[in-house]
Amino acid sequence: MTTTTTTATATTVLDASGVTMRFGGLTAVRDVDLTVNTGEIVGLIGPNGAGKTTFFNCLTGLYVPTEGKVAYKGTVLPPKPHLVTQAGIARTFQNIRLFANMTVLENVLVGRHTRTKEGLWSALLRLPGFKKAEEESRARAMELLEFTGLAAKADHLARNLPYGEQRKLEIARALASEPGLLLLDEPTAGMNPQETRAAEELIFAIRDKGIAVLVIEHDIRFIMNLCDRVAVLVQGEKIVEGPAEVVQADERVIAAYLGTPFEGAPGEAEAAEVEAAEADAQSSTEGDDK
Ligand SMILES: Nc1ncnc2c1ncn2[C@@H]1O[C@H](COP(=O)(O)OP(=O)(O)OP(=O)(O)O)[C@@H](O)[C@H]1O
Repeated sequence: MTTTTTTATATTVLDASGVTMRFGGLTAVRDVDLTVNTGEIVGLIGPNGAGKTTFFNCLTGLYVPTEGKVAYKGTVLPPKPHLVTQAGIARTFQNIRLFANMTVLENVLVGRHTRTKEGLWSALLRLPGFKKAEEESRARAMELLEFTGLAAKADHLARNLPYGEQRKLEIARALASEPGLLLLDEPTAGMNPQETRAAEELIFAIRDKGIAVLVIEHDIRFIMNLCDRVAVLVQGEKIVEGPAEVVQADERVIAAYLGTPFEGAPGEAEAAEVEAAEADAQSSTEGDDK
C-alpha cells in the first residue's frame, strides 16, 4: 500500500514509529508512523473508531503502546502522562475536562503545575520563593488568557463560560505547561461556524508562537484550511499522508469516508476481528491478531 511518510529531520518535534495498540483481540492502532515538525500543523483524520484517540493516548502516555516508540525532540518518552507533559507535549480532550467550579484563571494555574518548581511545603508555609513563583505563574496565566481572548473572564467560574470559550480555556490550560507540541482532540466539536473560525485563528496563532500542533477533527473543511499535512487512519492503519489538497482528492480517503471498498483497504478479516472484539469487549485474551 502506498503512503507518503515524512521522515524525521533535525526539526522533528514528534517522531512516533511503529505504534501499535491492541486491546485483547482488537488492534485499534496498527504500526503507525507519524512525525510532526517545528512550525507545522498536522491533521489526523479518519472515520469513527479509526483509532485516532487511541493513537493520541499512546503519544501522551495514557496507554503504553503494545509496540512502537514515541520520541519528542529526539528523546524517547516514558509512557507516563505527567512525564510527557513535563517533556513538552500538552493535550486537550474530546470531552471538555475543566474544573467547572474553579475560576478561569485557576484552571490555567492548574495547568502550570508541571512548570513550577516550588513544592508542597513551600506552598503550605507560604515561603518567599513560593510567593514569587505564584506571582510569576499568575502573570503568565493572565498572558495566556489575553492570548486566548479570555482575560476579561478571568474571575468567572469555568462552568459559566459559553461552550466555545470553555474549549478555548482548555487550550489556555494546555498552553500553561509551555509545550513545544500541542495535541488537540476534536477542538471544534459542538461549535457553531463562528466559534470554529475563531478556533482556527487561535490555532494559527499558536503555531506562529513556535508550537507545533497535531489535531484530530471530523470537520474536514476545518482540517483542510488549517493543516500543512494530513494523515488518514482507517481501522487503525495509516492509509494516506500528505499535503491537505492531495489527501482531499485521494480516492482511498473518499472511499473510506463513504464506506466503499478500495484497493489495499484493511481487509474483511480485520473488520470481522474488530466486530468480534467489540462484541466481546470484556475478554482480554490475546486473539488471532498475528
Ligand atoms: N480502552 C479500550 N478498550 C478496548 N477497546 C478500545 C479502547 N479504547 C478504544 N477502543 C476501541 O479501539 C477502536 C478505536 O477507537 P478510538 O476511540 O481510538 O477511535 P477514534 O478514531 O478516536 O474514533 P472517534 O472518531 O469516534 O472518536 C474502537 O474500535 C474502540 O472501540
